[in-house]
Amino acid sequence: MHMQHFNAIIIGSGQGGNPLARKLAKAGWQTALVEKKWLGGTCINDGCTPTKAMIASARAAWVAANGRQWGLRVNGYSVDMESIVERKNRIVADFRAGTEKRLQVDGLTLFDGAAAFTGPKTLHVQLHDGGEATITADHIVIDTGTSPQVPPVPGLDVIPWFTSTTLLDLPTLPSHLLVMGGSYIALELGQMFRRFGSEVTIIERAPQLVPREDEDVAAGVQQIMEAEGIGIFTGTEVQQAEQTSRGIVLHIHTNGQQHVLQGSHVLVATGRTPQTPALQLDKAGVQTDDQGYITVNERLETNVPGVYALGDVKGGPAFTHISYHDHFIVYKNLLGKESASIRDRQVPYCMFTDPQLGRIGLSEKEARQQGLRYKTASLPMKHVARAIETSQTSGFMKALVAEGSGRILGAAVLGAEGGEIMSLLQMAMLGGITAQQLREMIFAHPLYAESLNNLFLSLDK
Ligand SMILES: Cc1cc2nc3c(=O)[nH]c(=O)nc-3n(C[C@H](O)[C@H](O)[C@H](O)COP(=O)(O)OP(=O)(O)OC[C@H]3O[C@@H](n4cnc5c(N)ncnc54)[C@H](O)[C@@H]3O)c2cc1C
Ligand SMILES: NC(=O)c1ccc[n+]([C@@H]2O[C@H](COP(=O)([O-])OP(=O)(O)OC[C@H]3O[C@@H](n4cnc5c(N)ncnc54)[C@H](O)[C@@H]3O)[C@@H](O)[C@H]2O)c1
Repeated sequence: MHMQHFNAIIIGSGQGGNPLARKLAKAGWQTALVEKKWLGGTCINDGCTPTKAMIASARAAWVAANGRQWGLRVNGYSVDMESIVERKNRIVADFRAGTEKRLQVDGLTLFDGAAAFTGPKTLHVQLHDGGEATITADHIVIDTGTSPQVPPVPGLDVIPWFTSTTLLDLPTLPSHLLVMGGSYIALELGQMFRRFGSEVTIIERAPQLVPREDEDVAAGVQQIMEAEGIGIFTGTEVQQAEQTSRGIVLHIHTNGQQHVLQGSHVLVATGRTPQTPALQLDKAGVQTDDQGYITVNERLETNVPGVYALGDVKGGPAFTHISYHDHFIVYKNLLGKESASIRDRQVPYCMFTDPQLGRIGLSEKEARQQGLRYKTASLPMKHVARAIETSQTSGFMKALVAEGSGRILGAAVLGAEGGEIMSLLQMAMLGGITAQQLREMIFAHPLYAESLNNLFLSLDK
């Protein structure tokens, strides 16, 4: 077998791997990028892009169904799943084609296949065309992401179930979708199918939805979901799954009691697992934690010199923008001009339910754990002029403000454009703009942004 040597190999065409491969090649490095499935990785193919595209269709359906609150009578509408899926596929295909184009750079060789280590700096690639390749490099960057994790529930192996990947291609609407899990994927997709017209029941094992968030945030999310007719069980264990002549049955244990839920489809949204087993990391001596995530330091170096990991596969916050930011760190460290680290970087995120949940910095839970002295500014969305004018008054925003300095420590914005409002607070945090400054800052009226005046005025109460 022919052996090829590169300056760098990137395994996985993820959100960090792609820009890194392109930049290294442009900097004159002989670079290889190995992808086993689709260029563009999870975000473009079965993550952010397709879900956000379909959520937009669900929002349109919801507006049609609820037109009365804006004084409209909509004379019937129907949800055409085939067209919705087709629209989503078109958008994904465009994004993927864009990625393919950006990866056509001199010095960058694409390998269409799955990579596995055979030594510290050597990989075997099983190519999709049936061929094989052995490639070596001075530097190897692992960006292999995660895949859906399926919990060991008895009976789950005999019923058909869906993941966030397979559910997005359903040509028909489930009559009753049972969702295992109550975090980002469960809530975004659960609400989406509810708006398309399915019955939806969400079953979360933890005592609250979005278990990482503060209780008031989780309660707000739950209220919004229930108002749309979504059934929610928290603190609930699925004990057994069964296929019956009338559909799928889940036996659950909740509040000390046994219940039976019946539905037509099951979505497993109970978290994701790193795609490391197939990499044969032991052949390279690369260490992982007990869940299989690759262990890295704050420069994203593994324990093996010259081997790096970025994106979801290294554990921690699993978001596209984090993987993308990781590539700056590795690039700067590889080119040796600057020492870059992920220490103290901001980790914003946004859950794309409607309304959104935008989050940055500390939650109250975390601030208390750290023993910080802070005040909480809060404002219900029903007191925001723009929200009232547009009939989008559910949710609330809150920000944690350090006593003394007035610096913002964190924020949660559960409301229309919650992600955008959160980003304003994120900028304020980065720039050291204080609560005192924000309550007098001039924002154009009537933007959601102007509500930041009132948010921080609430500290005086
Ligand atoms: C349904 C869903 C919705 C999401 N929505 C959002 C959102 O709105 N906002 C957000 O920020 N994040 C969202 N995410 C998370 C986001 O998609 C991920 O954080 C992001 O894609 C991680 O990128 P990555 O670089 O870690 O790798 P990935 O994008 O996961 O790419 C890894 C690539 O490596 C390839 N690979 C794996 N093993 C091998 C191997 N042995 N050889 C060769 N190739 C291999 C895989 O095929 C894959 O293409 C969502 C995720 C899901 C599942
Ligand atoms: N808008 C976004 O940024 C966005 C959207 C979707 C996904 N994502 C990313 O994708 C990743 C995966 O999302 P996710 O929602 O699948 O995972 P998650 O890890 O965030 O949540 C999994 C949920 O399932 C629950 N759970 C675990 N086992 C269970 C069981 N047996 N029965 C019932 N509930 C169980 C957990 O308590 C948890 O609430 C996230 O880490 C997130 O970063 C991001």
